[in-house]
Amino acid sequence: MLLKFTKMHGAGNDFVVIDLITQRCKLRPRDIRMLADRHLGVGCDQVLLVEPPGSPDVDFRYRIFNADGKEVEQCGNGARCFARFVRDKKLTHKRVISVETNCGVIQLRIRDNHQVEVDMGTPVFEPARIPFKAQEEADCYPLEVDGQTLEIGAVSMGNPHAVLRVDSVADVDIEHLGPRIETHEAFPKKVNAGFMQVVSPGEIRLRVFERGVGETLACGTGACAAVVYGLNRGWLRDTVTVNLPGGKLSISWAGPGHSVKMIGPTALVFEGSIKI
Ligand SMILES: N[C@H](CCC[C@H](N)C(=O)O)C(=O)O
Repeated sequence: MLLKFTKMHGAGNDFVVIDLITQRCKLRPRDIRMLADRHLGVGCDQVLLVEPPGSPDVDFRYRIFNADGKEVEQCGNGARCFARFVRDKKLTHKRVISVETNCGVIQLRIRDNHQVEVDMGTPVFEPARIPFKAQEEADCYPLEVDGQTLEIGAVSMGNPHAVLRVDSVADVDIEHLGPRIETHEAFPKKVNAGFMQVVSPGEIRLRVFERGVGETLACGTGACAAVVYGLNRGWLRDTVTVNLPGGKLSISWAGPGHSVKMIGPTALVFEGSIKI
C-alpha cells in the first residue's frame, strides 16, 4: 500500500509520523527499519504512530519505535511533534491533549510559536524499575566500562537513562563510550547514555547516545533525566536550559513526587507517501 507520512523534528531529533487513524496499516519491525533508513527509506531517529485512544478518557494513543525497529516506552521530542501533528491535521482542536503511551498517560500543551509543553510524568529512581542492576537506590553509581570506573546517575523517564557529568561535552568520545554504556550488562533493557556539562545551576550542555539509534541531535527524555540527576546532586536549580547539538529545551522539576515539565520546539519538514 501507499502510506502517507509526515517528516518532523524536535530540536533536530527527527521523526517519521504516521496517522493510523485515517489510514490502516500493520507495520512490522522491518518496515520501521526501512522507514528510518537514511539511504533506503525516509530516514529518522524514531517512527511515531498516531492511533485511536484505548480508553475514552484520553485523546490518542502514541507509539514510538526506534530506528532499530524496536518499540519503546517514551519519546519527549516526539511527544511535542505528536501534538503539533494532530493539531495541524485537525485530528483535534484541543490545546491540551492527553495521550496514552507505553509508560502511562502524558499531557501535551500547545504554546505559541510552534512550542509545546509536555508533562513528562515523575522520574523513577528505584533500580528495579529503571531497570538497572544495583544493590540499593543511590544518587549515583560506579559503572565499570573498559577498565575505567565511571560515575553515573540512573533514572527512568518511562525509558531508561544513564547520565554522566563531564567537563566538556565537546571532548567526550561518545562513539566509544556511548555503545558500551548503551549495551552494558547492568541495564537489562539497554539504556540511553547522556553526557552532561554543567555551565551554571540554570544551564547545561548535553549530548545523548540513544538506545536503538546512536547519537541524536537532541533527546527529550534524556534532557529530563540529566536535569533531575543534576538537581539530586545539588548542581542544578529547578528550571534549567538544556543546550543540545540540535537546539534548546527548557526543563523544570520541583523535586520528588513532582512531574518533570519540558518546553521545546517542533518543526514540520515535508509530507510524503511511501510504498509499504
Ligand atoms: N531512544 C529512546 C527513545 C526516544 C527518546 C528520545 N528521542 C526523546 O526525545 O526522548 C529509548 O530507546 O528509550
